[in-house]
Amino acid sequence: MASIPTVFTLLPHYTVQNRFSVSVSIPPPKIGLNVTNLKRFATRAVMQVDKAVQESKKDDLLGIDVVRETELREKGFWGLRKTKLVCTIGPACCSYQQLEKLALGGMNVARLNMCHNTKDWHQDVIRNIKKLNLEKGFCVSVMIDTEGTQIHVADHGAPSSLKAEDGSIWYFTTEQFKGCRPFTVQASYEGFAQGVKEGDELVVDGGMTTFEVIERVGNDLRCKCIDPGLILPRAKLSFWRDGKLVNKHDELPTLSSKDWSDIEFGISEGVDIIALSFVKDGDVVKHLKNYLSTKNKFIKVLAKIESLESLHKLEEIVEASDGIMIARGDLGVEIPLEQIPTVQEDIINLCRQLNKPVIVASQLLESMIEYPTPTRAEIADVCEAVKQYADALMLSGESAVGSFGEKALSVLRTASTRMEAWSREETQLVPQRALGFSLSDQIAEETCNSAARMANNLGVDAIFVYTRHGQMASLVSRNRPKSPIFAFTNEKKTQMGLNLLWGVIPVLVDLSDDMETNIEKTTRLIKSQGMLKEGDAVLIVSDVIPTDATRTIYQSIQVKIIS
Ligand SMILES: Nc1ncnc2c1ncn2[C@@H]1O[C@H](COP(=O)(O)OP(=O)(O)O)[C@@H](O)[C@H]1O
Ligand SMILES: C=C(OP(=O)(O)O)C(=O)O
Ligand SMILES: [K+]
Ligand SMILES: [Mg+2]
Repeated sequence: MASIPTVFTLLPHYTVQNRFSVSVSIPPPKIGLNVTNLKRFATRAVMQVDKAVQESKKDDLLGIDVVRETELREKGFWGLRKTKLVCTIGPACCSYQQLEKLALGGMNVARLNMCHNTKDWHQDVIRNIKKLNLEKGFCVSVMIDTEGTQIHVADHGAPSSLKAEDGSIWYFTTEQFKGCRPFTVQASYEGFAQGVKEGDELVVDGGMTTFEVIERVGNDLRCKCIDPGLILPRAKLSFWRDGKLVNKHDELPTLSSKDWSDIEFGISEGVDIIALSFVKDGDVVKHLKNYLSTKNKFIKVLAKIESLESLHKLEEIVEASDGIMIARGDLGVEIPLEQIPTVQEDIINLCRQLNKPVIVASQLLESMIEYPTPTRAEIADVCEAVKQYADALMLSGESAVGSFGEKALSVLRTASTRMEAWSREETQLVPQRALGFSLSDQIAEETCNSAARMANNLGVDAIFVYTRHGQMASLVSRNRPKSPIFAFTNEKKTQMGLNLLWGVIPVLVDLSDDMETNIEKTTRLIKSQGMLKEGDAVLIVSDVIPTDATRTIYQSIQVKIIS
């Protein structure tokens, strides 16, 4: 069981209660409540609650996060949001107080983009998130996102953007220069010009501005602007010939030495998820998962789909990984923008078939970096991703550097809740593909499919699933049932790993080998905290570990009406 957060509420009559509803009554101070007396009183109260917590049976604690708990009390089971929210943390939201606001606003996963800032800065953020979880009862998972190797602008001599006018001549070089050299851009990769021919197009940020290659001069390129626009710091560079992308990723390693050092850092800081940039195939994901199996097998590896190669090997990448991020930012540099919506839908459907969580990322509410309200088109995009049953939506610059990060998060929250309520009436897509190879896997899968169907038909208030590694919870979630899925686990790391999954509320609780005891205890605890009431119907999915020698696999679905 995790350590117990020490957050106390002072109730009337000097009853002191902590988050787990461990209460003690202590006599009121005999003398007036001046500051010194109040301090003494508070110290005594805290000590007494601590003692009561120690004495109360430790296994009677329910680790449900404070945001979900409040949401449940206020809105009931059907008001719980299913789509998960990821926020990129940057200078605009990195303090303890700012992170707390995002956690209160529904952030399920905090993403740290290792492209930016220092390790010390990232370490501070990670520690603050863990502190918030511990002290305030949040359940926010931490994801690091590797830099990966990519050809981008390393330096263009200006603090912000540069304008490229029609017909102007520019040099793209790998040479470092100090200060501003007019019309000169330094590219990040030594071999950026290799294989590039005269007449090729150099496209900046997927079409922000376009150049034609006039001439190769040694390692450099002399180019003419043929579509005027802006060059931003770190803008992405790609080459096109006869309307097709010139593939340069093959030359670049997926995991650079910096990425490995960032991964080591992530392991030592106890992150929950590692997202890999520019994944080309399943091998690199398998390689990292293999490596992690010796270090911390609970860390999830997400593959980012953001290059043409990754689309060509989509299925093997999805199979190898623990989840996918549709990184539309870079993907839009490599495929025509109008293909993104259909590619997104295909990836989401494949992930659901293969039972892997999927995040839709980049530019969901881009205009909110500057403005306090989204565009209608952005809302439509968010709602479409929710309707496609993505597991999670992600904020990038909106939270990292924007002026309205919290507001952007609340837009995601309200739009997804609204869209979920609307599409609940639609017929659910039932996954067709059978996944399990072994009989026990097939049984688990069929049980979860049936459980979800049964829950929908009966209109139960909640689904309870007991899961040690999270597999049963994800198999239920894959069916996108109408009721929320409470996943009870006794493993903190499993709880943190379940945070990305659609509709799953991970709850930490001490589980015994006896399922009946587990079911009795969890319903009693949830009820005692006012989250379940008489007459509520709960569908329970459990497996029973056989104690006899018959090797029978027991898996059961039962419906419990709370009395
Ligand atoms: N840790 C950080 N420190 C400083 N700035 C950051 C950080 N993370 C993100 N940003 C800023 O937020 C923007 C959007 O974030 P993201 O989409 O993750 O990165 P990128 O634009 O590099 O793909 C970045 O361009 C960068 O300006
Ligand atoms: C999420 C993305 O990756 P990054 O922000 O690391 O470029 C993206 O390209 O959309
Ligand atoms: K990155
Ligand atoms: Mg990217």
